[in-house]
Amino acid sequence: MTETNELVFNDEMPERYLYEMDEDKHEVALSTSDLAVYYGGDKLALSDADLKFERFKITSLIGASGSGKSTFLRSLNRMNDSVARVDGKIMYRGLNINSSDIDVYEMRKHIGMVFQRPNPFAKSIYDNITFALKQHGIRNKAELDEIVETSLRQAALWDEVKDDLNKSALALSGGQQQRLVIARAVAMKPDILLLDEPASALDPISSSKIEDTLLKLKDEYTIIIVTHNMQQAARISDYTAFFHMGKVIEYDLTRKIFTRPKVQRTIDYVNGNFG
Ligand SMILES: Nc1ncnc2c1ncn2[C@@H]1O[C@H](COP(=O)(O)OP(=O)(O)OP(=O)(O)O)[C@@H](O)[C@H]1O
Repeated sequence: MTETNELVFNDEMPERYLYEMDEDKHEVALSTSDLAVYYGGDKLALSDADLKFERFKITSLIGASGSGKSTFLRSLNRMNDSVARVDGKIMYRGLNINSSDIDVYEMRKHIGMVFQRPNPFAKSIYDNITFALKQHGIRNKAELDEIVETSLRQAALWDEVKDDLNKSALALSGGQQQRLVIARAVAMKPDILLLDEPASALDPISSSKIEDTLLKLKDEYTIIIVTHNMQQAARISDYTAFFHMGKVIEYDLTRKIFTRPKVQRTIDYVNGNFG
């Protein structure tokens, strides 16, 4: 067997390869089966998505524009409910959270989302973090102070803002705003963090700070991230799923996806041949 992608090609290659996670050896935090998403009633944007996400690991979702990565990610915490029909199962702690009797608001406390563009509230740094906590009934000042500090430390922002907690979040740089949004998400102590291209609108230094932050966060969170940046996927993720035209074509350990993928389309994509 060779380590170079070019020489792997042969007639025996599968059209699809999904890594079978052994649940006795790896704790699965979230899984999907037969997930399919239809926009506008009948436009099939994603189908046959069967993936298992290991606890305390980072999984990257890669693929060309329009391949269905965000559609998949947004379905995981029901962000597509108002715009699409989502069929199939999303299993979290033994519950199918894609069923109609799930309290979506409650579920999102466990499965948080960070978007591509930082979206802090037009409030102080402190209030950005405490807003949702207060809505969930946490009012004790000492407790709130403690969560603010812990969350900002987890998001690697504390040292930069600790003396300015009452300053408007909108006065922060884009990279700081994105780390604040991550702090806001982790303040709710979710199990799973979904991130949709969180660093793509940022400069390289801010982007690398987000990567460092995610690598630290995976000690306590299961992370699923959409990224267009393959070096980023290779640097930070344990697993990678490659999407193509609304299907997961290949899912495997990241090092295998980038050194020895099993499907020709994946080889083409990671080598930059999109044709
Ligand atoms: N709200 C929507 N309404 C209708 N179609 C949509 C909607 N969102 C996405 N789509 C379609 O679903 C398909 C998959 O889009 P999606 O945004 O999931 O891809 P993506 O891989 O995340 O792309 P990108 O990398 O550009 O964000 C595309 O054909 C897209 O046009």
